[in-house]
Amino acid sequence: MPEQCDPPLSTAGGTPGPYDALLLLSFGGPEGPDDVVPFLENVTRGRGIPRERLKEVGQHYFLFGGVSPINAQNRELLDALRKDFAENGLDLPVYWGNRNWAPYLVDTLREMVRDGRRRIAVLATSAYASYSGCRQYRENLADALATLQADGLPVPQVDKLRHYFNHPGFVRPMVDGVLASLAELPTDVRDRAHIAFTTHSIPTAAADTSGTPADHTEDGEGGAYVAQHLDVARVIADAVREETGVDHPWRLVYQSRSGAPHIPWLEPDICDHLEEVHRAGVPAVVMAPIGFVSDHMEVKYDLDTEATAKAAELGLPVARSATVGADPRFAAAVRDLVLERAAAEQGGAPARCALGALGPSHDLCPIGCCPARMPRPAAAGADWTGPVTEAQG
Ligand SMILES: CC1=C(CCC(=O)O)c2cc3nc(cc4[nH]c(cc5[nH]c(cc1n2)c(C)c5CCC(=O)O)c(CCC(=O)O)c4C)C(CCC(=O)O)=C3C
Ligand SMILES: [Fe+2]
Repeated sequence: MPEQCDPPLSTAGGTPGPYDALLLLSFGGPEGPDDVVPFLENVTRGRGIPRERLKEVGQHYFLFGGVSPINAQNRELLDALRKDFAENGLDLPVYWGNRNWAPYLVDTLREMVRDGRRRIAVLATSAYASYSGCRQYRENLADALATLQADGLPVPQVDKLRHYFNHPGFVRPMVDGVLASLAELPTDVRDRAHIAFTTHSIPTAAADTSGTPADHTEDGEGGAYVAQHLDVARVIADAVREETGVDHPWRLVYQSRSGAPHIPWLEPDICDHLEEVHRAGVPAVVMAPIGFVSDHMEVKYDLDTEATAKAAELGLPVARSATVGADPRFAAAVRDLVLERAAAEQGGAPARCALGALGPSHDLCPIGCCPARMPRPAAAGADWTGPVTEAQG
């Protein structure tokens, strides 16, 4: 693999610099049947998602006892981070807060400031640029900070760590996952298997405006969101070829589309793609969900249930590769990102690990990065000037 950073952890042995805590910021998910509807209400508040889609998504959760796997996975990741930090002498407490379910972000931030934390590094469980995957997290941070301010609590500085889609600690576990999935396929079709890299579909308009203004596209080409996924897919496919000596054709495809049918979203959908490659005579497919940090509901339902059923119906052997989850290499990557940012905040020029052609992403989202359709305050970017409460504003 072409590398900007080998061995992967250039900053091992550094200090957390200005940071007094790390916040793991995630999506959140229901933990039982009674949570499902209120969770979906939290997620979709003001977003105009059709009722039919919500009922359908509710069913996906009920099929799994109303429990999303995401919270358990975040607890595992927390353990992995704490273990990695302790083993490597990084003295930095790790907290966890979610955008859409308990423990809620605002409650965690309250706890953090009560514990005296004032300068917080934030790791979002979303690796790529996009409104949904980046700015929305920043907007929720802004809302939570405004609540703290309104409550008369100190307002900490929050710094969102850069996108890690191309960090070796994120990419390498996915390479291993694809290799393991290839090994699961029947030997007679294995070498002719295609790889379908999957990610969350988003509206093409959101894709085209993803990333910095320089990354934006105007023609449905998908902006930074698509470019970043393609770059990671290429790195993984190249690494798999190096390892196996076989060139597996691949394509970036999408899953979990929602929204109104007349609004264009990124395509093709994984299920349509499986049909298409099957028709073309492809004998097996590895589905590699590179767009997701862990095996949450989109992976468990849309891939492991729906797409896997579609493949069975077609008689097409498929294997779904592992997400990164709590892989110790990912925990080490998070440590690297904290130390890298700490060094940068202290005026240094740290090495920045990144695979692929795009290079390391920015620390601070510039103005116009992944814009919202309705502009709202977003923390941890160049357009953030601090919380404004009702009373002041
Ligand atoms: C890019 C992206 C990621 C990856 C980045 C990241 O991880 O953040 C992601 C993650 C997730 N999305 C999740 C759940 C949902 N997303 C929804 C709706 C939407 N997601 C969108 C995009 C993304 N979503 C979009 C453009 C919508 C349409 C409405 C809107 O513009 O907001 C809806 C509403 C119903 C529906 O429309 O499907 C639900 C329930 C869960 C939790 C899963 C679990 O419980 O295990 C996770 C991790
Ligand atoms: Fe989503």
